[in-house]
Amino acid sequence: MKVGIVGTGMVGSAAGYALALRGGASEIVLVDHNKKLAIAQAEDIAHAVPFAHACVVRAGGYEELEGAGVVILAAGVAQKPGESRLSLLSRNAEVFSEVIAQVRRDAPDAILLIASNPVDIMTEVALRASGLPRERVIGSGTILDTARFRSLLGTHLGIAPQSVHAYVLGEHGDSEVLAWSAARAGSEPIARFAVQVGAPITGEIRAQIDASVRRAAYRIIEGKGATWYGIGAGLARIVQAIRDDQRTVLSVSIVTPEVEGVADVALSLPRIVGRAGILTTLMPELTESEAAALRASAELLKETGAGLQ
Ligand SMILES: NC(=O)C1=CN([C@@H]2O[C@H](COP(=O)(O)OP(=O)(O)OC[C@H]3O[C@@H](n4cnc5c(N)ncnc54)[C@H](O)[C@@H]3O)[C@@H](O)[C@H]2O)C=CC1
Ligand SMILES: CC(=O)C(=O)O
Repeated sequence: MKVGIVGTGMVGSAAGYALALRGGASEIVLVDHNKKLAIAQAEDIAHAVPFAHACVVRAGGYEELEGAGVVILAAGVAQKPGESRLSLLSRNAEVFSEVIAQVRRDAPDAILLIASNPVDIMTEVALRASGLPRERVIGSGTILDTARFRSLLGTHLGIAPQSVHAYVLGEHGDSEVLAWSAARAGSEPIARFAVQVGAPITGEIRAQIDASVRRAAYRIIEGKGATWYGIGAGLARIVQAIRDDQRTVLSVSIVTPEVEGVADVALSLPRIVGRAGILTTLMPELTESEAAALRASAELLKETGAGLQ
């Protein structure tokens, strides 16, 4: 499958690199208004291909996106240290007003995969601007936060993160909700598993993990200016689920008809991802306080999105 990437800075290039290493695409086209950057990124990523899977990697204009099955949108500005994702909204909405029209003109059949922040509201912006059905405009949402949650739980329990089944719901951002009550390790509820391996999840451990997931981006941006490896791998994972019609359950964002009483809001829930995009949305069983936190996250996103119209 041909995959387009618009915005070839840290996130776009990391997605291209991860896709090349995973064998997630037969052709990758990099588009950026900084053409010199796109050309350099394509050349660099192409040099990884002999160590991975056959794939053509090149830079091009929007017209080169023709025939793409997925176009990743990672264009726009990123957070500076201390800045929130939501503060990027008006600047990145302006970028999308230009980019989406060109992608739709040249790759009318592509699923749009949104990475630019604030990713949930940018997903809503992209849906409106594209006129596509909601299941074909997918935000990476909390795929990254879920990976962070699983990684920290895996470390605490002394098991591979692949054996942790836990999700972060709601906003990819400060109001996100770690669904502790639905978390499992293997097939065991997480708290019971933790006791069995001698690593109980105390209130203190839980608070530490929650803060560490929620503040990860701020911490990494403070240290190295941006985040890119985690999201690059996450984007490649979503593309592969689409390309191979894997029907994998991933926490991603689409505009959802109703969440905890909030109508038409883009946020993350576990969803089945396949060739047609989002096939089904799953609503985990939550405690009262988790449901209230999800409602608050949905309300925040709805209000912030409405402010843009
Ligand atoms: N969804 C997620 O989990 C994550 C999202 N992000 C977001 O991804 C976005 C990109 O971040 P970085 O790659 O670090 O930024 P970056 O500044 O390295 O790259 C952005 C690229 O977009 C390009 N661009 C800007 N306007 C454009 C336009 N009109 N047309 C084409 N290209 C355009 C720039 O030339 C630049 O190369 C940011 O909004 C950031 O917040 C970052 C990390 C994780
Ligand atoms: C920057 C960002 O959204 C993240 O790393 O979570």
